[in-house]
Amino acid sequence: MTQNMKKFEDGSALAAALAADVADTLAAAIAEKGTASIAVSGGSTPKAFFRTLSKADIDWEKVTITLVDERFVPEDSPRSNHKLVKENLLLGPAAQARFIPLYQNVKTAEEAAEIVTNKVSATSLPFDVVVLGMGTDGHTASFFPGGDTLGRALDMKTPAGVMSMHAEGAGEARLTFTFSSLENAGLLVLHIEGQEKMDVLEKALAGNDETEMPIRAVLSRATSPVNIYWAP
Ligand SMILES: O=C(O)[C@H](O)[C@@H](O)[C@H](O)[C@H](O)COP(=O)(O)O
Repeated sequence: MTQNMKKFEDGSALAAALAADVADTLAAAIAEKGTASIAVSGGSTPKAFFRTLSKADIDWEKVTITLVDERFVPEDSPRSNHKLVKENLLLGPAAQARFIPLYQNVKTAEEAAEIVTNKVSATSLPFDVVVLGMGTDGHTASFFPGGDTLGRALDMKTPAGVMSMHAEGAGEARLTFTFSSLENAGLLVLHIEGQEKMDVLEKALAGNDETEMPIRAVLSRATSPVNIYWAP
């Protein structure tokens, strides 16, 4: 319901501020309950943020890292979000964190979704931190316009966990946390860069059809305030 807009001069200023805010939230969660959890997005935008966060001086052994969503591809695929996180976030101090991949070496995304749901729900939910990205088609996580399970994925009554998603704009099959798994994060972030994405965000804020732009579900229905981090 609430959105806080944070604008930065450039991507590296944004990466530094976002990494500091995320590290503070994880440290506070560890101080309070002994562990912390974070779900991050893939795509090209988060690389600098990941690299900065990997150097944070927190007790990474107590942190569980997972992905908001993933392509149904093995870890060595150039399109794997796991590969991106491994190469940019699970470095230095952050290499001590526990990482839960969404991809599983099984035949279908549906089977993988079931396996991961059992692994994550008990230990990591609700997430202390969720960092979402947004595509220029208005998708976030793998909530794609036209996705075959979009209605269920966005339904608050659908339990927390991971679902499969097939959509024309998505390329391969996807695995995604459901809306109910993400909307109540301790720190809920939407990280976007560039004027084109600001225009997409403005369009999303101006309407309410979630099937056209699924990011609207987050902007209008998330229980937690949505902290929008933007740089040109
Ligand atoms: O690709 C992914 O892993 C995520 O599904 C997706 O939601 C991503 O965050 C946006 O597509 C933005 O991607 P860019 O950062 O590459 O623009």
